[in-house]
Formats: sequence, C-alpha cells, structure tokens
Amino acid sequence: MITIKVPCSSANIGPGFDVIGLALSIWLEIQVIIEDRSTQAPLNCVITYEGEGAEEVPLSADANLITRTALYVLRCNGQRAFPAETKVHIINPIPLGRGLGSSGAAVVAGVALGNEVGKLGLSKARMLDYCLMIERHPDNVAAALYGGFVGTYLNDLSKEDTERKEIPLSEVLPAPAGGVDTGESPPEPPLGIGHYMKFPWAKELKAIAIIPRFEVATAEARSVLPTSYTRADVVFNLQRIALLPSALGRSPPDAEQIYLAMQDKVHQPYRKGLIPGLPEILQSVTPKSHPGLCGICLSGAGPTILALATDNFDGIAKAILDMFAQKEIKCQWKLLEPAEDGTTVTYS
Ligand SMILES: Nc1ncnc2c1ncn2[C@@H]1O[C@H](COP(=O)(O)OP(=O)(O)OP(=O)(O)O)[C@@H](O)[C@H]1O
Ligand SMILES: N[C@@H](CCO)C(=O)O
Repeated sequence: MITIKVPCSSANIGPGFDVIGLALSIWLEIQVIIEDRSTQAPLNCVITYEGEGAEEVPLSADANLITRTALYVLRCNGQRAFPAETKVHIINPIPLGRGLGSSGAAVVAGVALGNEVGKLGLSKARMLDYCLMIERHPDNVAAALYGGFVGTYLNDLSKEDTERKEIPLSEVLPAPAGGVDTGESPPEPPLGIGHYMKFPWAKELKAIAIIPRFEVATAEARSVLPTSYTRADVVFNLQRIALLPSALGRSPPDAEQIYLAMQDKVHQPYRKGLIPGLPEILQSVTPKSHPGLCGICLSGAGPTILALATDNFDGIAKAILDMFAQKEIKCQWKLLEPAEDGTTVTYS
C-alpha cells in the first residue's frame, strides 16, 4: 500500500496575502492499492472516502479534486487513466471551505498520487509546478508540500498557460471547467514557476484555530476583493510583511511586535461581510487584553480565525468562541502546531 499524507495549512497570516503559508498539524491521508487486474471501474479507479466532506465530495475519478488532479498529472505524461485497478481510500479530517487549505491539500495529494501511480519520479519542486497550474496562489500548496512556515511566489504565466482547458481549476469545481479527456496529452507545466523559502518558527508559538460551522468558498472570498489598491494600503502591507517572518522566528516571541506585524489592509477588511464578527474579533483580542496572545488573523480565505499564542490557549479560544456566539455562530477549536515535514509518501 502507498500512503500519502498532506498537512492542512493557513495562508496569508495577516499581511501576506497569497504569499505566506503555514503548514499545520491536521493531515489528509490517501491510502492507495493497485491490484493489477482488469476492471470495470471508470478510469480504472475506485474511490472510498471518510471524514470531513463525506456527504458532498464526489467519488468519481473525473470529478473528485484529488483524482482529477492525479489524472491531469498522468495525462501530461502520456497516461490516459489510472493503472487497473487503483483503489484510493481518502481519510480527510480537514474541514472544507473553512480557510485551512483543504483544497490545497487535495491538490498536493492529487499531484503526489499521479506521481506515485504513474511512476513519474517527479521532484517536490516539479510537483509544485503541477500544483500551481491548478491552484494559482502558491501559499497553501507550497506549505502543504514542503511543510513549515513558508514564503512563496509564482512566476507570471503566459496567456497560453493560463488558458489551457485541460487544467481542472480547483476553485471553480464542481463546474466542469476542464479536466475533460480530449484524447490529447495536455502540455506539461512550465518549469520552475513556483518559488518558496522556509522561515524559522519560534518553538514557543502554537496556533489556535477557531473554526466556524459554515463554509466560505475561496472563490467567493476572492470575488469580494478589489482589483486595485491605494499606494498607502500596499505600503502598509509591505512594511509589515517585511518584518513578520523575522518576528515569528525570534525566540522568545515579542507579542507586541508580532501583533502589529500581523495587521492587514489587503484582504481582511473586504471579507468582513462574509464573516460576521470578524472586525470585532480582530480588534478586541490583543496581547494586552489576552496575555499569551501574539497575533490574530483570518486563516486563508476564512471563516477560521487563527490566533498565534504562547500560553492561555483555552482562555483565548473561549473569548473568540464567545464573540462568535454573540453572532449566533457555533464553532469548534483546535490547538495546532507547525507540520514541519510537509507531504510524505510511505510504502507498506
Ligand atoms: N479531500 C478532498 N477531496 C475532494 N475535494 C476536496 C477535498 N478537500 C477539498 N476539496 C474541494 O475543495 C473545496 C474547498 O476549497 P476552498 O478553496 O473553497 O476552501 P479551503 O481550501 O478549505 O480554504 P482556503 O483555501 O481558504 O484555505 C471543497 O468544496 C471541495 O470541492
Ligand atoms: N491566499 C488565498 C488563500 C485561500 O486559498 C486567499 O486568501 O484567497
């Protein structure tokens, strides 16, 4: 059996919109068995699924984001379908559409799955190129692939590269935007389009994730953002993002410095309409009001709130749960740690 494990991730961490990612300790797991026999299964693949999203995630190989991504990778490399018969069991504890990188983890798992069953021998750097053809912002996928706390960027893509219809764009699923079998092999992704760098992370810092019981689709949370910004707002974020990686790597952490460096004017203010209570929570939970807290932000596209803290985890979580409760929003919360290893593949 081949086992692929991919961590969840929190993108942006305040000012690092589409740039910064932090892999965290909830893992999507894919168990793969190839039975080496003829099969009636479409595309030679049988999917079973347990965990978050079990009621809504499609189980056909050309619709499920993980297997659809794997098919894209296989077809780029001249293989039309999975080897007969491929059994894929998905165990997913990452809540969908909450800002914890469920789609990024699914895309990374799909690329790793295609690489394994197709025996392609892709490096992680090359896998990142494939991931980026599907999920165009590198923050979640680079963190999920490499693990830890990362800074990322994506080369500008040519018009032809962005318009290829074979690419199963994860953000527009389940609409059939692509992934169709044209009978031709899609072109391989351009080489080296993704770049990342791992930053140190202060050992004292843990991540409290407060996860509301409603979904915000990333596509919707991106549609509310402006297409241009004032110079003052761009400079505001650049000034903070320049300091944030050093501030989060320094031991012992300086709570005031981290709190200020996590302020943002590029995405959080525009997403408040999608997340009741967001401005109040971000403004009123501070290192002074809640000792132990170092910084607070929207996780990815939301609605999860990420609070970075060294202590007082229950107290901080309770304060945020209470504020959501005032808006009649129920939540669960989890204490998470950086997942340093990123994506792993084991054989048994
Ligand atoms: N394990 C999975 N298997 C199949 N599809 C998945 C899986 N995880 C996520 N998806 C797909 O991705 C969608 C959620 O992606 P979306 O980008 O909206 O949210 P997210 O990735 O959880 O949040 P964010 O990008 O803000 O961190 C789901 O509705 C589903 O279509
Ligand atoms: N950087 C992305 C992460 C969500 O996938 C956003 O905030 O829209």
